[in-house]
Amino acid sequence: MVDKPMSNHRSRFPFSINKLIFWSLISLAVILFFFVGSPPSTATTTTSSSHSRRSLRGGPQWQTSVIRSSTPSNPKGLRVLVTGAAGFVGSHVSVALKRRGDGVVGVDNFNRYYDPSLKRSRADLLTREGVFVVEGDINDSSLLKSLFKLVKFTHVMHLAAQAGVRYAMKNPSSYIHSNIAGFVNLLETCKSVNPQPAIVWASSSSVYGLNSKVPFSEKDRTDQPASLYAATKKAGEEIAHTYNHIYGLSMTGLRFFTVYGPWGRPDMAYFFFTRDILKGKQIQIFEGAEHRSVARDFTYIDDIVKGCLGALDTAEKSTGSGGKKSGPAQLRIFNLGNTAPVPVGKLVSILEKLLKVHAKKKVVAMPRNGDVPFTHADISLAKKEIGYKPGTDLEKGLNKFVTWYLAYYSNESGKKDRLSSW
Ligand SMILES: O=C(O)[C@H]1O[C@H](OP(=O)(O)OP(=O)(O)OC[C@H]2O[C@@H](n3ccc(=O)[nH]c3=O)[C@H](O)[C@@H]2O)[C@H](O)[C@@H](O)[C@H]1O
Repeated sequence: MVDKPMSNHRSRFPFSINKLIFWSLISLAVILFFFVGSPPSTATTTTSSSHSRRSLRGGPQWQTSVIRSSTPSNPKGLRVLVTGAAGFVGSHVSVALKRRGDGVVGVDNFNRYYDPSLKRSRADLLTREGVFVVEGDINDSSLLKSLFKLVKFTHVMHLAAQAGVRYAMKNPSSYIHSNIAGFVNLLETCKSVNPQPAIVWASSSSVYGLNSKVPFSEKDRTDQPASLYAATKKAGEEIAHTYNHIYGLSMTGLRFFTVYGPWGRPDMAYFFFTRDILKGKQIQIFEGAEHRSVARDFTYIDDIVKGCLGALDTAEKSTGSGGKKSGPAQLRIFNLGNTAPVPVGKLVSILEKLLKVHAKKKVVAMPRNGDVPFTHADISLAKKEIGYKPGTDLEKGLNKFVTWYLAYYSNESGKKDRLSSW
């Protein structure tokens, strides 16, 4: 290839007023494109109902939103940073805290593990409740630092996680990213700030793995995880111990047992069974060895929320400051279950009754993909220490879920409007 002589280029654009105007317009277009047209990489979406309001992270409008949202309306209220605030449990807990007068700021990365529009709808409701949700990842140290620089959070309710037992075989690294790296990143920030917040976080019933002693007690062994999800939650419990031991962080882990309810997760069986039954699509009911039914200690969301608030209210202060421990700090683990395991077949028959549709069922052997045959919580410790007392049975809870589901996925705007309240 032969280079063309420079003079050729010059001759095409002889110096003139036209050339000056041409290059001025090009420069202006470039400036407009980079500084106005496309949002800067640090821009963060506020969870406005239109999703279109944007405020520059760290900018004055953003700072005002964070400070306003974190200020308790009750003088004795907590200042809580809720991670995973647009998630199922996170959104319910955030609303409950805000309504009783606590200050709440949410963080959520709005990832695509399941339909992000459902997360956006939850976040819209949080906006209406006065909870500001920052769009960002718990692995982003500078974001966490800027939040703690603005607000002296008294507590962190850490609910951001990669959930789902079976998905861990499809995307193992997402579990490491959120449940291990993200958790460590959050604790690194929390241990360094002054004052250190108390941390309450979501562990899982899945840590009991292949444990066969029932009901599952916090004293039972948890060293036989059946899924990578369970292994990362168990690792989280060990990581919590380390940060408590070295830095004096007050740590409370909550082992949730198959939480369900309105605004739930579409990847969970009760949710997609409902969808598939209504569509007339076949559903698979897993069964264990020797045709034994598979059962879960399904726990209703409102009961879980009460458990989370009980844990926050009884959490003692962390003892360290600026990365140094000055004495032993509280370290707790509680089961939050319903103490009433129900076979999956029974769950399906309740849904059939509520939906008034006969399900197309196929019973299949439980695949070896991380599932465990049953779960059953002993909740006596949570009852004694944090006043946890679940009050919703599966039939009552599923009734509330189905009512929400039909309204949310209905095209009738009248029904949708009723969802504007939580
Ligand atoms: O307690 C937890 O810590 C976990 O709870 C939840 O896991 P699980 O208890 O496994 O719930 P979920 O998937 O709804 O399956 C329910 C039942 O349906 C059975 N199941 C499932 C799928 C199917 O097609 N057929 C079927 O019978 C299946 O065998 C099971 O018996 C959370 O997802 C998880 O993130 C974590 O929080």
